[in-house]
Amino acid sequence: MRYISVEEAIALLIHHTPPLQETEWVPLTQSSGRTLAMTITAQSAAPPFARSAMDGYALKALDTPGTFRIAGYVSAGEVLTKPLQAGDAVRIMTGAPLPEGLDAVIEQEAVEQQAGVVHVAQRVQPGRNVTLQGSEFPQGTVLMRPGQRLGSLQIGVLALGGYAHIAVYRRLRVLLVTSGDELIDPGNALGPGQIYNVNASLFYSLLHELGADVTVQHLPDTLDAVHEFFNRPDLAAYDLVLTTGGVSVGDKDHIIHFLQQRAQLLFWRTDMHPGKSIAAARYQGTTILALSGNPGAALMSWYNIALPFLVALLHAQLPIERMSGRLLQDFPKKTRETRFLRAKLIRQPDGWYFDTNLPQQSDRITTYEAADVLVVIPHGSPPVPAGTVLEGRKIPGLGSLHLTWLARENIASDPNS
Ligand SMILES: Nc1nc2c(c(=O)[nH]1)N[C@H]1C(S)=C(S)[C@@H](COP(=O)(O)OP(=O)(O)OC[C@H]3O[C@@H](n4cnc5c(N)ncnc54)[C@H](O)[C@@H]3O)O[C@H]1N2
Ligand code: MOO
Repeated sequence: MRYISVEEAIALLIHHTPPLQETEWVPLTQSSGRTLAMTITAQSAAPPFARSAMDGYALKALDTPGTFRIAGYVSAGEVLTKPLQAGDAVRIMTGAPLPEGLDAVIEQEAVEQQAGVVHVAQRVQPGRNVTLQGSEFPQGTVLMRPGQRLGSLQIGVLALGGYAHIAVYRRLRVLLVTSGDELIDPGNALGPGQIYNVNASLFYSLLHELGADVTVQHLPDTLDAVHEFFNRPDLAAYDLVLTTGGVSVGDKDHIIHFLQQRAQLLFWRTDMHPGKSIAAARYQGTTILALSGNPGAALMSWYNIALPFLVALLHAQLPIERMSGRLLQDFPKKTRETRFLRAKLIRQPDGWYFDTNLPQQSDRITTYEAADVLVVIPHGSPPVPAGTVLEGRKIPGLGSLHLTWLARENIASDPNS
């Protein structure tokens, strides 16, 4: 049986989950990590007037070389209104508006000044050391569109555009549920057979980076606990219930049994290894996404399915860069489901190579931190020899890649216009 593809899984999740509608106004400085919900047009040109880029003397380029009378003084924040005559120069500071009628600034190091005059020995080009009005952007320029993630650099651009408050989508509300009798919280001594609960911290942080409000709960591996959990009266208050564990074929995999029997199952298992153990369902007005307990498998499902899906709920798209490269080593196994290998990128004279010499097991997570790219081995492949050209995907947030998301192309509507 062929499991559904990663793309089909994302499409099903998006189809069954309403995207966020509510927006809120936040001060610009508190918008980091949020998602813009309005179109931003520049309220003024940047810069708003022609200004000096140097401390020196403003003059008319055509009059150079020559000796100029220093007829005035202007520093940043002032405007010189006094009329000037031919042969006048104005002492000007960096950032000050260029006085009317003048078209160049000569930096003070390049001239000689004495007793109210300045000697300019060289020919000065018009526009020298002048930053033109609107040279960064003219007034009214569309600077950003809904769906853009706001990081420090975007916040700087919005400040330049004149915005103090902006509309952002409300935070995603996510109920994160880990399951397993063997799990204890880090910070405690491990008892026999116990392991640390990695997924609670890992997925809390991943969701937090998406700007989500996250509530965390842990369930023991009992049927009663799973039923009691799904009987919570407040499930519809969450955009997503994200569970980990109990989604395979073991005797204690109660989560998947519950979803199969009581919920509207959207899919169970996908064409992705590791991470094939994943299910999704609609239940009591919310979407349940059940990831594997194995942290390495759950992370693969995160990058390939959960992250693109959640970003879509924010009216955004994940900028995944697809590239081609060659395998550095033989990959010795046959591949049933589409396989995603964590790899480092290596530049060689004949192009990019994928170094897959990292542990690839479903329980490993340290290798995600080390990886630059996920390499795709198509399903049904025989062993793949070194040198074979494959696709690599640079997924935002993987390894050292910067997490961001962007306005969707052809955005149809701005909720605030
Ligand atoms: N007979 C079969 N057995 C298994 C199959 C299969 O197809 N047939 N698939 C294997 C694959 S692949 C995976 S992945 C796992 C998926 O299992 P579950 O999603 O049901 O997860 P659990 O059984 O609850 O746990 C798996 C593994 O991960 C550890 N774990 C669980 N939660 C956490 C956590 N929060 N933090 C850290 N580690 C966690 C757990 O102790 C187990 O070692 O099934 C295979 N079996
Ligand atoms: O199903 Mo497991 O989730 O492939 O590693």
